Amino acid sequence: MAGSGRLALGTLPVPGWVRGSGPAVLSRLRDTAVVRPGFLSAAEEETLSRELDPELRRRRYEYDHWDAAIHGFRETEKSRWSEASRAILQRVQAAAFSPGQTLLSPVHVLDLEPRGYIKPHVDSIKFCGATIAGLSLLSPSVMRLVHTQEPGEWLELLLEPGSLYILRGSARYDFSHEILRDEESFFGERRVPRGRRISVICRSLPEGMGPGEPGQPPPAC
Ligand SMILES: O=C(O)CCC(=O)C(=O)O
Ligand SMILES: [Fe+2]
Ligand SMILES: [Mn+2]
Repeated sequence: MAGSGRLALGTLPVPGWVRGSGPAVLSRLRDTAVVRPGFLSAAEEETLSRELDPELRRRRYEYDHWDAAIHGFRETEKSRWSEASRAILQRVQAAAFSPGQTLLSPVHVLDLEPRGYIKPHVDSIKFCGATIAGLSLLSPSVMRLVHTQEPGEWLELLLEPGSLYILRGSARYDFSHEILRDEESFFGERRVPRGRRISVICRSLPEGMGPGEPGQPPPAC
Protein backbone atom coordinates (compact mmCIF):
# COMPACT_ATOMS: atom_id res chain seq x y z
CA MET A 1 0.00 0.00 0.00
CA ALA A 2 2.78 2.40 0.80
CA GLY A 3 3.23 4.93 -1.98
CA SER A 4 -0.06 4.07 -3.67
CA GLY A 5 -2.25 6.88 -4.93
CA ARG A 6 -4.93 5.84 -2.51
CA LEU A 7 -2.67 6.23 0.47
CA ALA A 8 -1.38 9.58 -0.79
CA LEU A 9 -4.94 10.80 -1.21
CA GLY A 10 -5.84 9.38 2.17
CA THR A 11 -3.31 11.62 3.85
CA LEU A 12 -4.37 14.54 1.70
CA PRO A 13 -8.07 15.25 1.87
CA VAL A 14 -9.14 16.63 -1.49
CA PRO A 15 -12.15 18.90 -1.23
CA GLY A 16 -15.22 18.13 -3.36
CA TRP A 17 -14.74 21.22 -5.53
CA VAL A 18 -11.24 20.35 -6.81
CA ARG A 19 -10.33 17.57 -9.27
CA GLY A 20 -6.97 16.84 -10.80
CA SER A 21 -4.99 14.58 -13.09
CA GLY A 22 -3.43 12.84 -10.11
CA PRO A 23 -2.38 13.03 -6.48
CA ALA A 24 0.93 14.75 -7.28
CA VAL A 25 -0.64 17.78 -8.91
CA LEU A 26 -3.38 17.97 -6.28
CA SER A 27 -0.77 17.95 -3.58
CA ARG A 28 1.52 20.39 -5.33
CA LEU A 29 -1.20 22.97 -5.97
CA ARG A 30 -3.02 22.52 -2.71
CA ASP A 31 -1.98 25.93 -1.40
CA THR A 32 -1.72 27.79 -4.69
CA ALA A 33 -5.08 26.97 -6.32
CA VAL A 34 -7.68 27.43 -3.62
CA VAL A 35 -11.48 27.62 -3.74
CA ARG A 36 -13.61 28.84 -0.87
CA PRO A 37 -17.23 27.96 -1.61
CA GLY A 38 -19.75 30.16 0.18
CA PHE A 39 -17.21 32.91 0.74
CA LEU A 40 -20.02 35.40 0.09
CA SER A 41 -23.26 35.36 2.02
CA ALA A 42 -26.47 35.51 -0.04
CA ALA A 43 -26.81 39.17 0.99
CA GLU A 44 -23.27 39.95 -0.18
CA GLU A 45 -23.87 38.27 -3.53
CA GLU A 46 -26.99 40.36 -3.91
CA THR A 47 -25.13 43.55 -2.97
CA LEU A 48 -22.49 42.97 -5.63
CA SER A 49 -24.76 41.86 -8.44
CA ARG A 50 -27.20 44.72 -7.85
CA GLU A 51 -24.38 47.22 -7.98
CA LEU A 52 -22.71 45.70 -11.04
CA ASP A 53 -25.68 44.76 -13.20
CA PRO A 54 -26.76 48.28 -14.27
CA GLU A 55 -23.18 49.27 -15.11
CA LEU A 56 -22.62 46.13 -17.15
CA ARG A 57 -25.92 46.43 -18.98
CA ARG A 58 -24.81 49.69 -20.49
CA ARG A 59 -22.22 47.74 -22.47
CA ARG A 60 -22.54 45.21 -25.26
CA TYR A 61 -21.25 41.67 -25.23
CA GLU A 62 -18.18 41.24 -27.42
CA TYR A 63 -17.47 38.25 -29.68
CA ASP A 64 -14.89 36.74 -31.92
CA HIS A 65 -11.87 38.92 -31.54
CA TRP A 66 -9.59 36.57 -33.47
CA ASP A 67 -6.84 36.33 -30.86
CA ALA A 68 -8.81 37.17 -27.74
CA ALA A 69 -8.93 34.80 -24.81
CA ILE A 70 -12.48 35.74 -23.84
CA HIS A 71 -15.62 35.26 -25.93
CA GLY A 72 -19.13 36.51 -25.25
CA PHE A 73 -18.21 38.99 -22.56
CA ARG A 74 -18.46 42.54 -21.40
CA GLU A 75 -16.28 44.04 -18.75
CA THR A 76 -15.46 47.08 -16.74
CA GLU A 77 -12.67 48.33 -14.56
CA LYS A 78 -14.33 49.63 -11.45
CA SER A 79 -12.75 51.93 -8.92
CA ARG A 80 -15.76 53.46 -7.16
CA TRP A 81 -17.64 51.02 -4.98
CA SER A 82 -20.43 51.33 -2.44
CA GLU A 83 -19.40 51.04 1.18
CA ALA A 84 -20.97 47.58 1.43
CA SER A 85 -19.01 46.34 -1.59
CA ARG A 86 -15.80 47.88 -0.31
CA ALA A 87 -16.19 45.84 2.86
CA ILE A 88 -16.53 42.69 0.73
CA LEU A 89 -13.44 43.56 -1.31
CA GLN A 90 -11.53 44.11 1.90
CA ARG A 91 -12.49 40.61 3.00
CA VAL A 92 -11.15 39.29 -0.30
CA GLN A 93 -7.93 41.20 0.21
CA ALA A 94 -7.49 39.83 3.73
CA ALA A 95 -8.28 36.26 2.60
CA ALA A 96 -6.15 36.14 -0.54
CA PHE A 97 -3.27 38.59 -0.32
CA SER A 98 -0.43 39.09 2.08
CA PRO A 99 -0.02 42.46 3.79
CA GLY A 100 3.03 43.21 1.65
CA GLN A 101 1.17 42.88 -1.64
CA THR A 102 -0.18 45.96 -3.39
CA LEU A 103 -3.39 45.43 -5.31
CA LEU A 104 -3.94 46.54 -8.84
CA SER A 105 -6.67 49.09 -8.82
CA PRO A 106 -9.30 49.37 -10.27
CA VAL A 107 -10.95 45.99 -9.84
CA HIS A 108 -11.72 43.95 -12.97
CA VAL A 109 -15.39 43.00 -13.43
CA LEU A 110 -16.17 40.46 -16.15
CA ASP A 111 -19.64 39.46 -17.35
CA LEU A 112 -19.78 36.24 -19.40
CA GLU A 113 -23.03 35.53 -21.18
CA PRO A 114 -24.37 31.95 -20.95
CA ARG A 115 -22.46 30.89 -24.07
CA GLY A 116 -19.43 32.99 -23.15
CA TYR A 117 -16.16 31.35 -22.18
CA ILE A 118 -12.47 32.01 -21.51
CA LYS A 119 -9.78 30.19 -23.47
CA PRO A 120 -6.61 28.96 -21.76
CA HIS A 121 -4.22 31.79 -20.97
CA VAL A 122 -1.73 32.94 -18.36
CA ASP A 123 -2.35 36.48 -17.11
CA SER A 124 0.32 38.89 -18.29
CA ILE A 125 3.30 38.87 -15.96
CA LYS A 126 4.04 42.40 -17.05
CA PHE A 127 0.91 43.79 -15.47
CA CYS A 128 -0.28 41.23 -12.93
CA GLY A 129 1.63 40.02 -9.90
CA ALA A 130 1.73 36.68 -8.15
CA THR A 131 -1.87 36.52 -6.91
CA ILE A 132 -5.24 36.49 -8.67
CA ALA A 133 -8.43 36.25 -6.59
CA GLY A 134 -11.90 36.03 -8.10
CA LEU A 135 -15.45 36.07 -6.81
CA SER A 136 -18.08 34.30 -8.92
CA LEU A 137 -21.68 35.49 -9.10
CA LEU A 138 -24.92 34.17 -10.67
CA SER A 139 -23.88 30.98 -12.50
CA PRO A 140 -21.64 28.09 -11.53
CA SER A 141 -18.74 27.35 -13.84
CA VAL A 142 -15.68 25.14 -14.14
CA MET A 143 -12.20 26.64 -14.19
CA ARG A 144 -9.55 24.36 -15.65
CA LEU A 145 -5.83 24.79 -15.02
CA VAL A 146 -3.37 23.05 -17.36
CA HIS A 147 0.41 22.98 -16.92
CA THR A 148 1.95 25.00 -19.74
CA GLN A 149 4.82 22.51 -20.21
CA GLU A 150 3.11 19.25 -19.19
CA PRO A 151 -0.42 19.23 -20.64
CA GLY A 152 -1.17 15.96 -18.84
CA GLU A 153 -1.08 17.83 -15.55
CA TRP A 154 -4.36 19.57 -14.86
CA LEU A 155 -6.70 20.69 -12.16
CA GLU A 156 -10.36 21.63 -12.30
CA LEU A 157 -12.08 23.96 -9.87
CA LEU A 158 -15.85 24.03 -9.40
CA LEU A 159 -16.80 27.67 -8.97
CA GLU A 160 -20.24 27.98 -7.43
CA PRO A 161 -21.87 31.40 -7.15
CA GLY A 162 -20.62 33.06 -3.99
CA SER A 163 -17.28 31.26 -4.11
CA LEU A 164 -13.83 32.82 -4.04
CA TYR A 165 -10.93 31.29 -5.93
CA ILE A 166 -7.30 32.19 -5.40
CA LEU A 167 -4.49 31.42 -7.85
CA ARG A 168 -0.98 32.20 -6.73
CA GLY A 169 2.59 31.13 -7.34
CA SER A 170 2.87 28.01 -9.47
CA ALA A 171 -0.89 27.81 -10.20
CA ARG A 172 -0.77 31.35 -11.53
CA TYR A 173 2.53 31.20 -13.44
CA ASP A 174 3.02 27.56 -14.55
CA PHE A 175 -0.59 26.72 -15.42
CA SER A 176 -2.99 28.29 -17.87
CA HIS A 177 -6.54 28.91 -16.66
CA GLU A 178 -9.79 28.88 -18.60
CA ILE A 179 -13.54 28.91 -17.99
CA LEU A 180 -15.24 26.07 -19.86
CA ARG A 181 -17.95 26.82 -22.39
CA ASP A 182 -21.41 25.46 -21.74
CA GLU A 183 -21.04 22.40 -24.01
CA GLU A 184 -17.87 21.35 -22.18
CA SER A 185 -18.94 22.43 -18.72
CA PHE A 186 -18.57 19.25 -16.70
CA PHE A 187 -16.94 18.68 -13.35
CA GLY A 188 -16.07 15.02 -13.70
CA GLU A 189 -19.37 13.34 -14.47
CA ARG A 190 -21.33 16.26 -13.16
CA ARG A 191 -22.82 18.60 -15.72
CA VAL A 192 -22.43 22.25 -14.69
CA PRO A 193 -24.86 24.18 -16.90
CA ARG A 194 -23.59 27.64 -17.64
CA GLY A 195 -25.72 30.74 -17.30
CA ARG A 196 -24.64 34.33 -17.17
CA ARG A 197 -21.65 34.62 -14.85
CA ILE A 198 -20.17 37.76 -13.34
CA SER A 199 -16.71 37.64 -11.82
CA VAL A 200 -14.96 40.24 -9.71
CA ILE A 201 -11.21 39.82 -9.98
CA CYS A 202 -8.56 41.31 -7.73
CA ARG A 203 -4.91 41.07 -8.70
CA SER A 204 -1.66 42.00 -7.08
CA LEU A 205 0.72 44.31 -8.87
CA PRO A 206 3.99 42.90 -10.12
CA GLU A 207 6.64 43.37 -7.46
CA GLY A 208 8.36 46.69 -7.75
CA MET A 209 5.50 48.36 -9.60
CA GLY A 210 3.80 51.14 -7.66
CA PRO A 211 0.04 51.65 -8.04
CA GLY A 212 0.41 55.06 -9.65
CA GLU A 213 3.22 54.28 -12.04
CA PRO A 214 2.99 54.81 -15.76
CA GLY A 215 2.33 51.77 -17.89
CA GLN A 216 -1.13 51.09 -16.50
CA PRO A 217 -2.37 47.58 -17.20
CA PRO A 218 -4.78 46.89 -20.04
CA PRO A 219 -8.40 46.20 -19.08
CA ALA A 220 -8.05 42.42 -18.95
CA CYS A 221 -4.56 41.37 -18.20
O1 LIG B 1 -13.58 35.31 -14.81
C1 LIG B 1 -12.64 34.91 -14.15
O2 LIG B 1 -12.78 34.48 -12.99
C2 LIG B 1 -11.24 34.89 -14.72
C3 LIG B 1 -11.00 35.93 -15.76
C4 LIG B 1 -9.62 35.85 -16.35
O3 LIG B 1 -9.02 34.81 -16.39
C5 LIG B 1 -8.97 37.05 -16.83
O4 LIG B 1 -9.60 38.09 -17.00
O5 LIG B 1 -7.74 37.00 -17.04
FE1 LIG C 1 -6.97 35.23 -16.46
MN1 LIG D 1 -7.17 38.36 -18.39
